[in-house]
Amino acid sequence: MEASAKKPGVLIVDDDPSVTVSLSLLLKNNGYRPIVAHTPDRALASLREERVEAVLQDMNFSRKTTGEEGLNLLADIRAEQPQVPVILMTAWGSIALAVKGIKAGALDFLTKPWQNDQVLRLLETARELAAGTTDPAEPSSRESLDQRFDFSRIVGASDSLLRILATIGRVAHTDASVLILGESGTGKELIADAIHRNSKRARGPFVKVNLGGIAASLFESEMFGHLRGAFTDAVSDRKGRFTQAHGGSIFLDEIGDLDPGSQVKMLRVLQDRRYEVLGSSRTISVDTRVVSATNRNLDAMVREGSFREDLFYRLNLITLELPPLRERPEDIPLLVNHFLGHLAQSYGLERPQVAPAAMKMLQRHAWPGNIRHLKQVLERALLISGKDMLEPEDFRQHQTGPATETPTDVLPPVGDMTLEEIEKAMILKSLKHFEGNVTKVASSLGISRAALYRRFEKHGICP
Ligand SMILES: Nc1ncnc2c1ncn2[C@@H]1O[C@H](COP(=O)(O)OP(=O)(O)OP(=O)(O)O)[C@@H](O)[C@H]1O
Repeated sequence: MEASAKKPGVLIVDDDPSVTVSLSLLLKNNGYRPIVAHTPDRALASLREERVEAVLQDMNFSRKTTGEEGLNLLADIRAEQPQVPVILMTAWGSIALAVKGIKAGALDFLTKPWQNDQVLRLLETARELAAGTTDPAEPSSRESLDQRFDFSRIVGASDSLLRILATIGRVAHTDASVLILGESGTGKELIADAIHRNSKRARGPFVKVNLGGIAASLFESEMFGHLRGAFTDAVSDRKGRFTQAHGGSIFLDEIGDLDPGSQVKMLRVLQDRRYEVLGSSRTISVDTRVVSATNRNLDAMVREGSFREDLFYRLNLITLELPPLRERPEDIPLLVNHFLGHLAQSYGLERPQVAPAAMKMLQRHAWPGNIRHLKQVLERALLISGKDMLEPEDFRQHQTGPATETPTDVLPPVGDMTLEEIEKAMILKSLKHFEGNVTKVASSLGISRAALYRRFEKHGICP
């Protein structure tokens, strides 16, 4: 009796006894103490009488299917015990209702019929996150964070970066999905990598997928894989990205670039953690942690209907917003020293100093391409100036990126070419120069690979 009281109590609220019986059995067999309620009133009474660590809640009671009762109960639970995480249960067809519930404070949702492993995974994540929020030792300094976590590749000590690192420390070990937002070049990929490194999956694979670079027609084959002969060009079997990410983490970069058809396929796999390889009827289960990123305004995309709201909520249990570099100028000296040290070493050069006036100028700059941009400017200054001490003029001509370096006299006469035509010509020129190496082309043009792929599509270029 006493031992059972120590087990974490999970309140199961559903009017259907077959649901409560099978969920109770599942929870009991996995170290939980199930508490069953068949009505909203009973649920609220249990919440007052027992120690409840999480709630699994159905949305419909009696014969009504509007979900109204479910939303009311959720509001009552939140008012009564706001710290207790609530996971909603709903049918596939009514995910919109679950989304309403999430907006009203539920942590997450499950679709019925549920997969047992998914129920357990969500409960574990819910409990770990709840435990993290009450952690009194909120680390305040970079040193204290570095003692506990591996952030070795991330440079910076500004308050905004420290807040992000502290959140990563709190959530990395859970399986919570993380959405990373921020302008291009702010370090989203680096942050995704840090989440993986500090997770219990660190020894597993970290698979990065650039969704901006995958044509809609190839989405399934790329993500789920295919068997030889599944379609005309499938000359051999291909492992999909989800298969590669099994046991590790998958980083879905440029998630805002997914077309509507691919969004629904992505929602299904993230929801059910199951998929089928093209050309095979076997269903495969995947165990992976999902981290996604975008430089687009996903909130606005959801509002205007170009990004599915249910997918948005599947991705963003935790959201990290990386501030642009111009909002954390105090990190610039640290970044400058770090990059100059690395770059000088990789080019076999002496590491130059940066004059105080030059550093001040770098700190005042707006850096539209953020940290990637800063790195490029330092690289050029290092290679071109050849000085021991870099002065403001060593940066001035390079600061706004490649565009300002184009001498105006090599441009065509005004009226001869539109901006679009110049953009296309420059992309083609760099493709030729770098013999089709997309990474180098993107870097030379000062844009991300995803942004470059978008431009390929816009201009009808096949790299
Ligand atoms: N805090 C940091 N410390 C050191 N290097 C950083 C930091 N943030 C970013 N960088 C470096 O800046 C470059 C751009 O970072 P990253 O690719 O992670 O940005 P991103 O936000 O994913 O960009 P995009 O949206 O264009 O894909 C990389 O070379 C990365 O290593």
